[in-house]
Amino acid sequence: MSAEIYLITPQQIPILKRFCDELSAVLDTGLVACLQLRLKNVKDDLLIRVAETILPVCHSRGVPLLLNDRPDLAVRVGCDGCHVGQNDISYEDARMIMGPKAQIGVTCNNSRHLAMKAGEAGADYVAFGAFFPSDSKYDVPIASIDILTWWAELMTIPCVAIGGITEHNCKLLVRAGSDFLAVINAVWGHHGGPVVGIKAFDLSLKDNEY
Ligand SMILES: Cc1ncc(COP(=O)(O)OP(=O)(O)O)c(N)n1
Ligand SMILES: Cc1nc(C(=O)O)sc1CCOP(=O)(O)O
Ligand SMILES: [Mg+2]
Repeated sequence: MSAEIYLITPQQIPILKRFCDELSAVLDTGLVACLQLRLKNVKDDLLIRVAETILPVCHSRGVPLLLNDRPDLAVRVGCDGCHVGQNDISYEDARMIMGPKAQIGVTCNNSRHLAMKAGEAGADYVAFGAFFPSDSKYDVPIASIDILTWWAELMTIPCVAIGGITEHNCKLLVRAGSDFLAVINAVWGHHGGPVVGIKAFDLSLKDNEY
């Protein structure tokens, strides 16, 4: 069993140049499957500026960039896709805006129904969570790990696990069938810094004691 790391940007990006340097170092490890820019409660012009700045950092390393919540801005910037939740624009409208080639993922929390609906509609991945308490998002329902196994046994569409995932608890989710592990704080808040954080995940995932 294996899983890839789906990295989400930190809650705040106070100094964009410094963040790009950190992001470059993290992506240079080759351990990140894709990056999601998730910047909440900011004006469109700032979100566009940040997305336009980090896009070449990602693309020069072959890492797709997805934009959270806003398929309209994702298209404007040239992102590879977007992620939408249950309180955002619908998957169908996001697909209408981004077109058939975009990578579009949908938050499905702990719901088999939402996941089946998103999968049948054409989502490129479904996201389940939160599996553990998260320091990055508090108002989320807790998901049961067996939803990963149910999905993995039933569907071919990739599933992403999210919520409080660390180097210490990630193997449980991989063993259950998660294809991707979406993380924020375990990398950006790691005591050794984000490069040590991403390498710690890789070490844990490579450890064959599943
Ligand atoms: C990969 C992934 N999974 C879930 C989410 C959460 O999306 P959403 O429920 O829309 O909440 P916000 O992130 O918009 O606060 C996500 N962003 N990425
Ligand atoms: C953005 C997000 N969505 C969640 C969900 O359950 O849908 S949990 C979450 C935060 C994930 O950050 P961390 O890895 O720091 O816990
Ligand atoms: Mg959202």
